[in-house]
Amino acid sequence: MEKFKELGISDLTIRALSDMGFEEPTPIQEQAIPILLAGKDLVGQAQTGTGKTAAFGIPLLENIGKSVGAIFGIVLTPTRELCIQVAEELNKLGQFSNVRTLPIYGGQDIQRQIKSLQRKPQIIVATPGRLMDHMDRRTIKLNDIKMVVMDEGDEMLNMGFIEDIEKILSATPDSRQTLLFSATMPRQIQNLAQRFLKDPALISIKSKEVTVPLIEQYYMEVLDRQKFDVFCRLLDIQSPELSIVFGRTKRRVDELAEGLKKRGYSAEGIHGDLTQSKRDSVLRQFREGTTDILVATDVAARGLDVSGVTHVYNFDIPQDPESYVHRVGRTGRAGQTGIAMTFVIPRELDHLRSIERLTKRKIVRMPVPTVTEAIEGQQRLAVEKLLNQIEDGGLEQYRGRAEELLTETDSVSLLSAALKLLTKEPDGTPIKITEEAPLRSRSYGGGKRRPQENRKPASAGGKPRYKSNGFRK
Ligand SMILES: Nc1ncnc2c1ncn2[C@@H]1O[C@H](COP(=O)(O)OP(=O)(O)OP(=O)(O)O)[C@@H](O)[C@H]1O
Ligand SMILES: [Mg+2]
Repeated sequence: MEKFKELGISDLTIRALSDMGFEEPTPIQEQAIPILLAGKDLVGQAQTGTGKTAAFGIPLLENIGKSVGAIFGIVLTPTRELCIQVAEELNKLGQFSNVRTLPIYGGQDIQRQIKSLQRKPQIIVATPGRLMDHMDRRTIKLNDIKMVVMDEGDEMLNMGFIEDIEKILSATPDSRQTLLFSATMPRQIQNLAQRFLKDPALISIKSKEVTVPLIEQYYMEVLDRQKFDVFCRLLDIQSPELSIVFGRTKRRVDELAEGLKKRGYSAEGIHGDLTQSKRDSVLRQFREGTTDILVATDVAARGLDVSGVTHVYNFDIPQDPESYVHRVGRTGRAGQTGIAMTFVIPRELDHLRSIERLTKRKIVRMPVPTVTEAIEGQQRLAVEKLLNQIEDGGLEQYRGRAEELLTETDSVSLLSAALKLLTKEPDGTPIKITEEAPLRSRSYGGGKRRPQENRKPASAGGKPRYKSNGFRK
């Protein structure tokens, strides 16, 4: 805790940090906190899973000091799930200093939010669409705001959000302190940020370290129609504890989740067309480990922090290189290791190279696994189960029967039968996954989807759109 104390953090917050199991600050926290306590604007870029939330959360709490009454600070997030998660972390950080944080997001009953707002939270975490709803209804006033944080700042200043952000910021006082945080910060966005930030300090990561070194990164060249079977084989070989698989469209996510369930895997899908209560329950089950595989659109790419995610699969290569960085960053968080695997169809190999250019890191090619390897993988798992059972004991009741059986049948046949029963053999249930058109080369890095979170999407199928926004390349 010494290092946290040296940063000038109050005892009540230190107590919360210790309660949360944080022993010393991460590099971004160590660098950003003093700058933010001094009241400066900041653009803070640091790798996924390295504690950016507390890097802005601690100064938010500390800067509140004795100010009472009006809302002190707002944090803007691109998705509802991230809004909820960030609010939870801020509430933990503020548990002893009596600072209350309220999440405000679309899809939740607005009357309930209005009631909660009357209880005067000091900090609000919001998705832009719903925040503007409250501004229009005059149920939230921003004219006394002292701090504004844009989490996933490059996304917030990108095409889908920029107009909303301009509207929100213009309702806050010019004297506010403004912060931008993300794991990716394209130069064009940094330049754009100058419009909203005053002489900001800049913390950035070397491009060689954009992705976390603890994440092993692989790709596999497959045809679109082979992807599903190959993916099932991979799951059988790697047996991930918790994994996230990203698909390009909502239809893709629906079909994948259904297909996986039909083949006996524990999977659920999440995307922007589901009701909020469905989105909430899917994510809750995944966090609890009731669901092993979360199938998602980019709605889950940014910011989500679920411990125990060992593997990230890109069933489809992402729309832009930044999205890749965020997606694979759902594993390898807070010092854990992780594995990322990206499926690439031959016509999309260029896109893989663009990703490697951004991350300055080679993504290692892995051969397509065979059915035999998948069976071996599952057999290994069955053997492990057997051996673990021997360690766990409690076999007394079975010994008599076992000895009896051994007088009738040879031991190898018996053990083989037991292993067969314990092994999940490849399930050939035919699954139809609609083919996706490959990404077009020219659009790569220039195309930008509209956010699916706050507004009704323009195309319900969630097809990628190819627009050039002039920010990139
Ligand atoms: N100082 C710390 N010591 C230990 N754990 C920490 C510390 N700071 C943050 N963490 C934990 O690390 C995890 C990742 O933190 P966080 O979600 O803030 O990362 P992030 O940098 O915002 O990542 P992303 O770019 O994906 O949004 C969280 O579970 C958080 O509780
Ligand atoms: Mg974050």
